[in-house]
Amino acid sequence: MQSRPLVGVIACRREVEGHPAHTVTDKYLTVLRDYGLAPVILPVWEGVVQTDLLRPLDGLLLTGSYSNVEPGRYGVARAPENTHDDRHRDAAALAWIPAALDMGLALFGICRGFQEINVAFGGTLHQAVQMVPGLLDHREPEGDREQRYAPAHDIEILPGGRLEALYPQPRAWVNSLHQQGIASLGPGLVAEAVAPDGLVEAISVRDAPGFAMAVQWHPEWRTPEHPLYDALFQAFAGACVARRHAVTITAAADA
Ligand SMILES: N[C@@H](CCC(=O)NCCCC(=O)O)C(=O)O
Repeated sequence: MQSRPLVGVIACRREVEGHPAHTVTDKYLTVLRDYGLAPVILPVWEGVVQTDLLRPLDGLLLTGSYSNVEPGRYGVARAPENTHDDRHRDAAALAWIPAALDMGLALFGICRGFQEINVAFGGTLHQAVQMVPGLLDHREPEGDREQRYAPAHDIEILPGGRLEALYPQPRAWVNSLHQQGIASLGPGLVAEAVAPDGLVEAISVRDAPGFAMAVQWHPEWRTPEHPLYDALFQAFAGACVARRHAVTITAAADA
């Protein structure tokens, strides 16, 4: 019987009860379980980035986080609004993204993960979108979790792209919990959706043969209740299953 595909989930470095810890919030793990995948938390160390951790995996999920990619990673000075780094996560994410693509893993970026993929491809970020003339305030709203993760703005799904292929509708409503956003799109990435102010909200990797997408919103939140969120996780899970099957077939042939 084929085992559930393994999906690596990048950790964030936080202090827990006075000790450095590697953490992932439950919703990223629960959604993978609910879509038939087996989540594996990947530790992050700035000085010891282990790409061999990816070898057993079928997919890689880059989660959201309240920390930001350090601005030096994309060649700009720090903005005063940018106060929360995670250099361990930066080092791991920016090494794992090309490695995962080279290995043919399914790659899914969410919020900070979306921004990491853009930076990994040479793109840059707005550090405080709300301070950019003409752009909206995309920051997390006040309230309880239901209010903070509620749909906040619509997106235009760009025609002819991979997102439209997954979800053939011209628009959708998404939540919005981010201060940073794409300023310049990395070469090799394709814009898949934009917010009403033109901010890119979804991207794909142009030359990736499989699932390699990222979104600025949080589709892990109440996924089955939102057809667009569900379509993304159905496609990601399907890509992970396909890779697991291919690896199993290859192993049997080589035996
Ligand atoms: N720090 C970045 C990304 C914001 C982000 O990921 N927010 C969600 C954090 C909590 C969660 O994982 O749901 C930015 O501010 O743009």
